[in-house]
Parts: sequence; structure tokens; C-alpha cells
Amino acid sequence: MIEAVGLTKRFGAKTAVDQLSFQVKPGHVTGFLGPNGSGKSTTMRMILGLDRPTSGHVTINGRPFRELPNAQRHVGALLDAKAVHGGRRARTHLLSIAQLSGIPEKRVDEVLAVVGLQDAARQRTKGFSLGMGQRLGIATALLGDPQVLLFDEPVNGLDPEGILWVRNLMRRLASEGRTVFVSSHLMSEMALTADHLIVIGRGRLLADMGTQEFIAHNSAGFARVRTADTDPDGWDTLGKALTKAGGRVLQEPDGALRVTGLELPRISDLAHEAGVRLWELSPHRASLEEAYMRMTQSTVEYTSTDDPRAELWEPEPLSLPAWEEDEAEATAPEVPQTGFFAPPPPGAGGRPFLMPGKPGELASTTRNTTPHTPEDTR
Ligand SMILES: Nc1ncnc2c1ncn2[C@@H]1O[C@H](COP(=O)(O)OP(=O)(O)OP(=O)(O)O)[C@@H](O)[C@H]1O
Repeated sequence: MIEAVGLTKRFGAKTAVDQLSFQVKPGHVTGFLGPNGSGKSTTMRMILGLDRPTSGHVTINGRPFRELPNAQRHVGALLDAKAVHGGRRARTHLLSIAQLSGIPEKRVDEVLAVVGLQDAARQRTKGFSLGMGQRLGIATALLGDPQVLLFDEPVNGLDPEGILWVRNLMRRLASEGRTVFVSSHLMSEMALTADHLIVIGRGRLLADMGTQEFIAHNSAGFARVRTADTDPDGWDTLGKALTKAGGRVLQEPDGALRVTGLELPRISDLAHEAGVRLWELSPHRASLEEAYMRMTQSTVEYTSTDDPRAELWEPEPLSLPAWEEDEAEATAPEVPQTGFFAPPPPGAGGRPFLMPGKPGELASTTRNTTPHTPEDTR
């Protein structure tokens, strides 16, 4: 297990890591997420004893890295795949590390086979592609058969087959009871690989929770409901029935209704009771990428003027049906409230979510400041 307590690192006036406390537990792939410059690499370097914390501490299986006897046997890490002597052959590179750590030579050939570099074993690494370098870095991390593994952007430069291989490798290592801590900017990949997430922004902890829980907490799903075109009044009848039942109803540009706050079976029952035929009733769940973008948006340091995130907080494009307008006038603040509406499907515009007030406090979506409930994610 990796445990950080109040971990802080300052470089002059710059606080790269700010009072971080978290645990990375064995048996899980824990994703480490954060925008560029948020302090991920600095945190990993402190875990590995390469940077000294300004305050706080971090331990691996109860000990600081520098106090671990024969650390290579306990901890394997890939921080920078390019940190290899280019004139060395891949096998020689691994053999030199193995010999320094008392690891038998046959293990070198084992890890070369695991990462699929047997045929390149005698090539000099300066001729390696980005993907081959990543594979060699992963082989180096696995060399001591360690219980704790750290990977900083392990899928950088890998082709789709390589990405799938890394995903399966991480999951297998975790299923063997190892501690696997991996950073990546590829959200779709993280959603498939990590079962737990630690998210930081500007060096501070933003979230520490299961991947599915993170998505549920930081985005709201909704139901799309379309009434039969043959019944022109159907949407109005249904909208009123859903609103009366406590649902929040917005109208999509194509005439469908977007409903939050009601389960799909309940929407179906209400439509049936109102005598309205449905042509569509579908659940929409947010992606990890959307949840992550919403949570970290105000902690991003480097933003292009052409930032694709902009579409996540464009003015709400949906209209309020007539039966919602009275309620909106009574409850909506003069300045639109962040997190007030359910988010749109990815890429369709929407509003940002509330940011946590202090480190570790969850960003959550609220409607009229009511706490988020699991039902809201339907
Ligand atoms: N040796 C250093 N001296 C001064 N500042 C540093 C040093 N190392 C990191 N920083 C600063 O600390 C902050 C965090 O950097 P870090 O590399 O840890 O972020 P990161 O989350 O890994 O970013 P990325 O996703 O871009 O790799 C940045 O503002 C960076 O400029």
C-alpha cells in the first residue's frame, strides 16, 4: 500500500503538491488524474524518494522508499520511458539493473517476453520507437516482481493493440493482489482500466473514490423521452405529468424531453397512466471524460483560447417548457446557477458543476442546492 499524509512540495514560490493525503490500496488499479501541471509527477517522484517533501510524508508498505531494503524488489516504476542510455541494447539495460538488485538473469528474458520485446532485445534503445520505449520501461518496472507498481502515462505512444495490452496487464497485476498506481490523460482508457481514482488539481486532492462513483457524483445522467409524432399534444401531457411527479423536464431542440429526477420505469408508468405513447425512452450516462472535465475545469492552468472544454459550459441550449417556466421564475437566481440543470450528452453544451470549497470535498451537481441522489443519475 502507498500512503501519503499531508504531502506537500514547494519549488520556491510554487506549491506543486499541497497537503495531499490518500491511500493506494493493493488489489486495485488506482488511476491518478489531474490536468497538466497539477502535481502528479511530483507526487510520484516523492513516493519514489526522488523529490523530498517540503512537509508531510509518504510511505510504501509502511516505510519511506529510501528505507526499503532492495527497493527494486518491492517497487517498480515507469516515470520516463526515455530515461534510458541510447547506446545500450534493451537486454543489456535490463541486465545491468537486474545485477545491481541481485535479480537473476533469467528474469530479464522473462520480462522481455512479457512486454513482447524478445525480437528487439539486442537492438540499441536509441533506435526504439516511442511505443518500444514504453514497453522497455514497463519491463524495467516488472523486473523485481514487485508488489507495488507506479506507471506515469504508460500508454503514451502505444498503438491500440499496445493500449489493450497495458490495460490487461494492469488489471492482471492488480488481480494478483499488487498495488497499481497509474496516471493517464486518456480518460476513456482510465474508465476501462482503473477501478479507483485519485484526482488532483493545482496540487490539491479533489476526489478519492471508485471510478463509477466518481462519474455518478460529478455528472448527472438523464432520460430522453420522445412521444409519438402521431400524438401532437402527447409531449405536453407527459411533461406536465412528469413535472407533477417531481421530475425536472427540459425540451431538447429536436422536440424530445430530457428528464432528470425520475427513474425510467417511473417515467414509463406515468406515460402509460397519462395515455401517452412513447417512441423513445432511453437512459443517458455521462462519461468519465465529461465528469473529469467538469470537476477539474477551474483547476486547469494551461488553457488554449480554442479550448474544447468551452463547449461544456456554453449557455444552456435547451428551452424550458411552459409548465416549467413559473417554477423557474420562482427558483432561478438572477445569475444562472452553476450545476442547476442536468448536463447534456457529451459535446452538446451545458453548464459546469460546482467546485469543491476545500480540498477533498466533492464537486457535485445540485438542483436548488438539494444534495445529489442516486436517482438523479438516471
Ligand atoms: N523541479 C521543479 N522546479 C520548479 N517547478 C517544478 C519542478 N517540478 C515541477 N515543477 C512545477 O510543479 C508543478 C507540477 O508539476 P508536475 O510535473 O508534477 O505536474 P503533472 O501533473 O505531472 O503535469 P503533466 O500532466 O503535464 O505531466 C508545475 O507547475 C511544474 O512547473
